[in-house]
Amino acid sequence: MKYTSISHIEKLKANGEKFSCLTAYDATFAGVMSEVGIDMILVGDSLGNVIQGQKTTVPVTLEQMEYHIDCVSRGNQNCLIAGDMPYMSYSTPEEAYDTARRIMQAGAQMVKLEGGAWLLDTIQGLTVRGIPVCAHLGLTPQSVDALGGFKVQGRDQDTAEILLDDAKKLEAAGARMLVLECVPSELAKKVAEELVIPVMGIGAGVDVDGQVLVLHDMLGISPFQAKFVRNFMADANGDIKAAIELYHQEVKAKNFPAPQHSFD
Ligand SMILES: Nc1nc(=O)c2c([nH]1)NC[C@@H]1CN(c3ccc(C(=O)N[C@@H](CCC(=O)O)C(=O)O)cc3)CN21
Ligand SMILES: CC(C)C(=O)C(=O)O
Ligand SMILES: [Mg+2]
Repeated sequence: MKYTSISHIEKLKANGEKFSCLTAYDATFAGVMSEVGIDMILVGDSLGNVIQGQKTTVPVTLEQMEYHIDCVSRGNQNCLIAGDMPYMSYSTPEEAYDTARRIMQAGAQMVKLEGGAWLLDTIQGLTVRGIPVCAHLGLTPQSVDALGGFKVQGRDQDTAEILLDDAKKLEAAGARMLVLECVPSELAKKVAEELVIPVMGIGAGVDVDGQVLVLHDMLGISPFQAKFVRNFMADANGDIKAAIELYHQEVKAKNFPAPQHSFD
């Protein structure tokens, strides 16, 4: 039996091939993504925005994440499933272990958490317990109220240096993947070059190892409008499966994201 894990994505980076990821929250879309050959599905806490109609991801609970991961895992075939650890569910290493257990038992093969150097002990603890961890730097939406809004991160030299340094420390602590959200392309490129682990971008330019978008955004059916979103439905004659397939092809061909979807 073929079993998909993080090593699939690691091989793609080693071979210089880009990897594709989309968010999904239910079995039907997970099935479409499997048929199209999307490499990875993220069950994101962005479900707060696109499923629940919340303004932020802050209200999303672990019970809700478990429910959607369970749904996605039943529709999935060969995509790697990562599940977001929701707001304040990993405040201490012990809490993170319990949260990770629940996310993995719901059907994920990897957990994702937001933050920098403060998470080193947590990531190391999860790693030695056999949990593959995806870290997330740059715009970390669970911290929106501390960041003062949804803003591009790492624009000046000081914050760029801290981000690169955090990325290296997260890798050294055992993180197996890193998401960079809304960071200047040059900085993201540097991080992807200096890290061995795969780096996945959203609003981080083309020179990272893989891309992720929120499903409803790339289908052009959410009110969310940001520079890094491209409406693939518009380029696929309104056919959902064709839009997802086009996204996959455009990421593999390095045509998406283009400079107009990136920050500099
Ligand atoms: N539907 C949806 N898609 C997402 O990508 C997403 C969510 N929801 N919810 C959680 C976070 C919030 N995200 C956001 C929200 C706003 C911007 C935004 O407006 N950015 C400005 C940049 C401003 C600046 O230059 O600093 C932009 O113009 O794109 C970016 C990411 C990404 N995430
Ligand atoms: C946009 C991605 C990276 C995410 O964290 C989410 O969908 O929740
Ligand atoms: Mg998220």
